Amino acid sequence: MSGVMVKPASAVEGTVTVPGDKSISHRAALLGGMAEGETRITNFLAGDDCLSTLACLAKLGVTWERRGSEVWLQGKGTANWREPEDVLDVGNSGTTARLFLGALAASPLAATLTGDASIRQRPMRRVTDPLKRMGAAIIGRRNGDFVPLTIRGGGLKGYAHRTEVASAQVKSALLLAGLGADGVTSVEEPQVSRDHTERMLRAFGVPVTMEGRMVQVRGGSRLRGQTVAVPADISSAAFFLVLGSLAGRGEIVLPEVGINPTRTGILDVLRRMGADIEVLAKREPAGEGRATLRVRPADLHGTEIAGEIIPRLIDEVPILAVAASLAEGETVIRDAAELRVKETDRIQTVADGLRGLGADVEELPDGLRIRGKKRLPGGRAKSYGDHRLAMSWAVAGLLSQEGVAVEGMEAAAVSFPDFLAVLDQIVKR
Ligand SMILES: O=C(O)C1=C[C@@H](OP(=O)(O)O)[C@@H](O)[C@H](O)C1
Ligand SMILES: C=C(OP(=O)(O)O)C(=O)O
Repeated sequence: MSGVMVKPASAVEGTVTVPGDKSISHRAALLGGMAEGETRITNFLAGDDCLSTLACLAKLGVTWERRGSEVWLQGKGTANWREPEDVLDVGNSGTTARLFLGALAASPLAATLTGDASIRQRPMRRVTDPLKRMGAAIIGRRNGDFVPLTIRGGGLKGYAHRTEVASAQVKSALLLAGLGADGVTSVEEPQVSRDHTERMLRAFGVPVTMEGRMVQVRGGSRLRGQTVAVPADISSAAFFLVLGSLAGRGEIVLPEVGINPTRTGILDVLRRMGADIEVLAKREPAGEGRATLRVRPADLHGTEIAGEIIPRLIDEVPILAVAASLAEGETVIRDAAELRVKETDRIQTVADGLRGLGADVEELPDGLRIRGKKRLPGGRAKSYGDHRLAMSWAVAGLLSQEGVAVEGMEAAAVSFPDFLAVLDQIVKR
């Protein structure tokens, strides 16, 4: 396999409109499909994962239309979902798998979910065990831990859940199930995870109580169709924040990026490492805040990343590891064992990939220890089908001495279909 050769950049310059937020796009489509009335979504992420969510809705009888990044859904309420005639294919998307399990738990239909080779190895008992406690019938391999999984919901009872991991997918699934349960359902997490579901449920007319690490809904609330304007994805912007910091020359401007505080750990850490990132034109329309980010070159130094901040930057660890490999001194990332159950085992794949490019990286049980260098020689790196790795290796190539041949670059389509074309517009060689 030859891969896509990403050659070193001498400067970067320009404005980059990164696509819509993946988490918010999934939720807008799913809540729109659960609601009564029309939902209109603007700046919907037309990446593979969110398209899987739309395809699953179609199999449940929800009608929708998409033109580019605009989506219209004609919701008739979950009570009118149709029993799917075929398996629901979630593709590569953990968010689709877990959120649909929650939504389906509240409905008396039988449905079977499956997905690609990666998703068939990702843990689902974190969702299926608590859903069973509420009364859902679920069967699948290893006691319901892996898809393919079959669920028949309905007749649920509210439950006070305490989760072992801070996971917005688990929290969201249990809240969506709670909407169709008898009584009150609450979820308490060890640390606060992204709160897009809570914010969007409120926008769709559902009362949600949020108190610290605890969220609560009452069964029986109906969702009313809404207009949702999706901000640009800070997880996609992250690649350009690191590139703009380390490319040495030029500045990158990223308009309308979502700055929900449960997602901005990347800004806190990069700034702590010495990055020059400005947050401009901040505005907070109902729901989700957004701002223009401007990044200029800076000398980065190592830092420690652990504890409460981890859920606020969990998907940015691969690109932060690239930044750390080029920062002065040592960076230690801990409390991030969750990375082992993402699209790939991101502790292992990031460590192996970076070492292959000449970086000094040590794998820890729950993170990474990285000793930075002035420059990485470059070489060859595999995505293993993981979008965040593919894009991290492309950025590493731009910042390397000899370039990086990225095997499996096409995985970027999961969250950022035009990634290479956008890079081409701002990179000077
Ligand atoms: O709820 C979401 O949209 C997501 C939550 C996170 O996963 P976990 O819930 O497993 O932490 C994150 O890694 C994923 O990319 C998207
Ligand atoms: C972990 C991710 O997504 P998901 O869990 O939805 O597959 C991700 O996008 O990095």
